Amino acid sequence: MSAMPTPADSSAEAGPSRAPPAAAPPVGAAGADGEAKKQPVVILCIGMAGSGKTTLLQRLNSHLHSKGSPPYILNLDPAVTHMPYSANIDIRDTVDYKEVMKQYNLGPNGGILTALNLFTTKFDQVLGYVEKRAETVDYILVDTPGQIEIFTWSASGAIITDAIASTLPTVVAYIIDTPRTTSPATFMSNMLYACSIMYKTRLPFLLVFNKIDVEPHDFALEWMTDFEAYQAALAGAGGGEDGESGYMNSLMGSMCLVLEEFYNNLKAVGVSAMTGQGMREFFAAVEESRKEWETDYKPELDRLAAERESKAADEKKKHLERLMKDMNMSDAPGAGAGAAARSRGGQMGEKGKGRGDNPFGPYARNEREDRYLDDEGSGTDEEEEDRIRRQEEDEEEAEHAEIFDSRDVPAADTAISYGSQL
Ligand SMILES: Nc1nc2c(ncn2[C@@H]2O[C@H](COP(=O)(O)OP(=O)(O)OP(=O)(O)O)[C@@H](O)[C@H]2O)c(=O)[nH]1
Repeated sequence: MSAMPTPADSSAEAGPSRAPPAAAPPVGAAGADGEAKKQPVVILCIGMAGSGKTTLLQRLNSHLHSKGSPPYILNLDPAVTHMPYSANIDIRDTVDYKEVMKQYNLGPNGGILTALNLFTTKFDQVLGYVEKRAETVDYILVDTPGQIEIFTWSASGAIITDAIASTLPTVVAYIIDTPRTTSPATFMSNMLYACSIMYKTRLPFLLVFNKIDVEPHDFALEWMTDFEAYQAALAGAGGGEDGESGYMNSLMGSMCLVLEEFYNNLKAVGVSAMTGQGMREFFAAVEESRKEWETDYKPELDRLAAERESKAADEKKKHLERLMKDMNMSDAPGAGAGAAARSRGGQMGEKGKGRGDNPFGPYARNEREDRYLDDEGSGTDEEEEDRIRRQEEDEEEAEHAEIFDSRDVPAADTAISYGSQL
């Protein structure tokens, strides 16, 4: 894990960025009617191992503290050994991934994935806590496992992302280790990965070039906007250490063209989690992404939610219709449960009619019921009532006798027998 960065330094924060250095980001969201309805922005930090997620989170945390707006922090990395900040919700409090490894006989990655899966089963509770605090914070920061694919390509990662994004404005901050992306091939691999995550999560996406104190990210911005500059870099790197020559060069050149559309829809900022450079641009881009979530993503999420709801309602209606059919009921007015009961009464009254029809299910009445129907009507109503009354009296007497018998058993014995059973 990282060394603790120096305390928040929001002054020395300039640097080239594609995002317009807008005014300081307003915190909380204003409702469409202008009413101040506070909604914090969730910043989902995703990145390759060692890209600086944890260090950046610490930087964002100290920056927001210095602005008097402490964030709410969620740690979803069960394997993190040192966290330079304290998380409000920490997956490690719920699952011990080493214990999971032992119990399920798994390797480290399997252990982390299973720990995340187990945590996901409790995520509704986590969301409950987050929602409770939503009115009092402006930002919710989420750290994800270092093994990027565990979060981005797992069902639990998708469930967590969807659950958060359908509740609050959410931005994916994809953190890139800038000094390790200077080769055109590594840059392209990183961009393809970013592209796949963006299309998978379908959320506002922010490319965060970290460690610009070591390597400024201007080269990356140039490659994203100028195809020829990237081609020139490829040509320059041809046959070099990375072995980018011939086929690889032409493949990457084509990929660069393919990604043009992707680059056009991206915001990119350069930051240094170590020095605090670029924080203002970062939060300006987050604010822009929040607006994007409200205008472009929220309606889509609402549409999907409505679609899901109407599907569920259709299913329910189908089930109900099937049930009505099974009960020999129709949807016609006046043919409800009462009507069915009346018709059943009629059938029972008329000997022979309705025998074998089971109003409570698709199967015919059993033999015993048929015998009952055979007996029905063989005597007068008064005789039948007398017979039932006598039977009830006999049963009552037998019950009384049983109660008295049981009083002969000492209470302690009863207790012992229960005790021995337990
Ligand atoms: N120079 C410099 N180093 C950085 C910066 N950000 C992070 N680092 C260093 O990069 C290394 C990795 O940082 P972490 O924050 O642990 O990275 P991570 O992505 O959380 O790592 P995992 O948890 O393994 O995924 C550490 O040595 C940090 O000190 C930065 O902005 N500048």
